[in-house]
Amino acid sequence: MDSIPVKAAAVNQVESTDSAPANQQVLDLLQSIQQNQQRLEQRLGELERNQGGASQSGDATAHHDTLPSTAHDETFVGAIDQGTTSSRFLIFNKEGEPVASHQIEFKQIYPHPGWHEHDPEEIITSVQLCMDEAVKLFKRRGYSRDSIKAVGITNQRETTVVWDKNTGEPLYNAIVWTDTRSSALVRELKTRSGADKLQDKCGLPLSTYPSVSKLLWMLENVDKVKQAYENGTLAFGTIDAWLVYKLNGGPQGRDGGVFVSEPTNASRTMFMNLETLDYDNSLIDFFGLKRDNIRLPNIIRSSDAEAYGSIASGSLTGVSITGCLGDQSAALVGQKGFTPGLAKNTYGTGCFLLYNVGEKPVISKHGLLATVAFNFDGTPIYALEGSIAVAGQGIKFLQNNLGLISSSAEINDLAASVEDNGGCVFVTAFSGLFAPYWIDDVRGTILGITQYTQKGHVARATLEATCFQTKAILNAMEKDSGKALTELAVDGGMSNSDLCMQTQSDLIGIPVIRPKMRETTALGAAIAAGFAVGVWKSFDELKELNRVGGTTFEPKMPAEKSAEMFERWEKAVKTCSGFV
Ligand SMILES: Nc1ncnc2c1ncn2[C@@H]1O[C@H](COP(=O)(O)OP(=O)(O)O)[C@@H](O)[C@H]1O
Ligand SMILES: O=P(O)(O)OC[C@H](O)CO
Repeated sequence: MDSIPVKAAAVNQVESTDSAPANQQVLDLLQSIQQNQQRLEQRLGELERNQGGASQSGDATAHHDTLPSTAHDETFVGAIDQGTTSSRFLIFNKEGEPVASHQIEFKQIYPHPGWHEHDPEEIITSVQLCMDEAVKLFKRRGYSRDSIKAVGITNQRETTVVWDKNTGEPLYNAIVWTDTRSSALVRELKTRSGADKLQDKCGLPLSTYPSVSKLLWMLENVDKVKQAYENGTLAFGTIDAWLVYKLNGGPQGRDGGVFVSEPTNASRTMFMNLETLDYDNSLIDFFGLKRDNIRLPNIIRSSDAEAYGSIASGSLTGVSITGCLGDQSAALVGQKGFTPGLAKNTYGTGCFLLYNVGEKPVISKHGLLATVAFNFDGTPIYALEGSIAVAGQGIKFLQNNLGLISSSAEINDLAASVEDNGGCVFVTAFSGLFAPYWIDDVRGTILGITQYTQKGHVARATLEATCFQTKAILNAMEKDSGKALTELAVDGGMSNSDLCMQTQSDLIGIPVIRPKMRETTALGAAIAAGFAVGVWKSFDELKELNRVGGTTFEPKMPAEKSAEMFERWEKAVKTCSGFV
């Protein structure tokens, strides 16, 4: 794909030659290069359309530019997708096709076992670079930057950033949602009076996962943060709030800085009341925080033409940010899960199943979370959520820590090199186990290893771990909702593995449906932004987006066999619980 910029550079070089006899040769050469380039672009467009659009393979820093299938005078919406392992920017046309994009993986910081951080400044620079590079490609396709009507944001949730409200300077690295350093603190919080009532108000159980315990840890352990809290200069936000603030120019932004969040992100802090969609003083009091000492972003709608401000620098200067959704809610929107009973499962760094429950939150009795799906027009829609901490992260572990594969895409073939897991079960509990188990005293454990065990068995067990947890979540969801799902829509980097998706279908016994264009999270952000500026006006209009060309995986394994495998998994979970 990089051949196009290289060719363009070559054209420029040839054009600068000025000797007369060489001119005809130069023109011929130029013409032939241009013809080649057109052929290449056409082929590239075909290839990417066959693969289902931009960024299907996941891993590397890359740009993707698909030939547009539509006229050059239409409107477009940009989407920032700030995930756990990479940042991306995609530009969508009205048909929901990405016509240009750029993706950058950024640094994962693991200072101690169980700690996981991101550099907040690197998050911003990676996003800005993605926007600039994608816009360059967009323009090279002959489009005008002015046809990008708005930008939406979607982001990893819970990851916590603190900064000085006057200078905009981060006061510590962002603590990532997977981080477990606050586990002792969480154990203490669980003993406080009222701990058992928290979930009814905010939808989340006490664990290291939501933002609050990360903030409390910083207040106890980082002098700069303590100081800012005492001085009343401490700004706290999830990644959405940090991005909006910085993209608007930080403290130089409108009214001294645009400082907003929206319910799908704010609900992941444990400070937001699910019914009022506002901060709840009883929650803030429970955590022993003084409301006046901490600046929290205003919670606004997920789609809003004004309140998110506009981009202050770079190639999209002046373009309004008009929509924002946490990545899992964005994927539900991108999969068009607008009505109660629809669900999706996104296999990214972690894996998250969201099930639309309509206009009233459902507080789970079986280990699931209640969360906000979206709030576009003042009527919030809620979801039941099953969160799995480790999905693609397990694949990255095999690649980066064990060197069993050299890219994530290789896991599929390695796992397919063996017939089954050979007796191995990998409880990928790097951050404890999330839904529906919520066990924090367990860590990653491979059980059942013998002399027979090969790399392929470990690869297979890694994929199966996410599929087993999805099965456990579906069981819980059925108990909470009283309904069984009849099919499961999937997306995210790990859903690229056919073997993984087939295994998933086998284990849950229903069809698994993977769309052709798998950048559904970014599409959801574009939809939120597009609604605010009238690019799309109703859910009905979105029906046809990304509808054809997907893959359906039907269950093939006998039910007794899959039940037996799941039983072994549950036994493995019990066996390694209590280890820490
Ligand atoms: N072809 C593939 N097969 C299996 N897993 C993949 C593949 N490509 C990417 N992944 C996994 O998907 C994850 C990234 O997915 P993505 O949806 O981009 O997540 P995030 O938003 O968390 O960064 C990585 O952890 C990676 O290991
Ligand atoms: O990076 P992802 O796509 O696994 O998503 C992270 C989640 O938002 C964490 O809750």
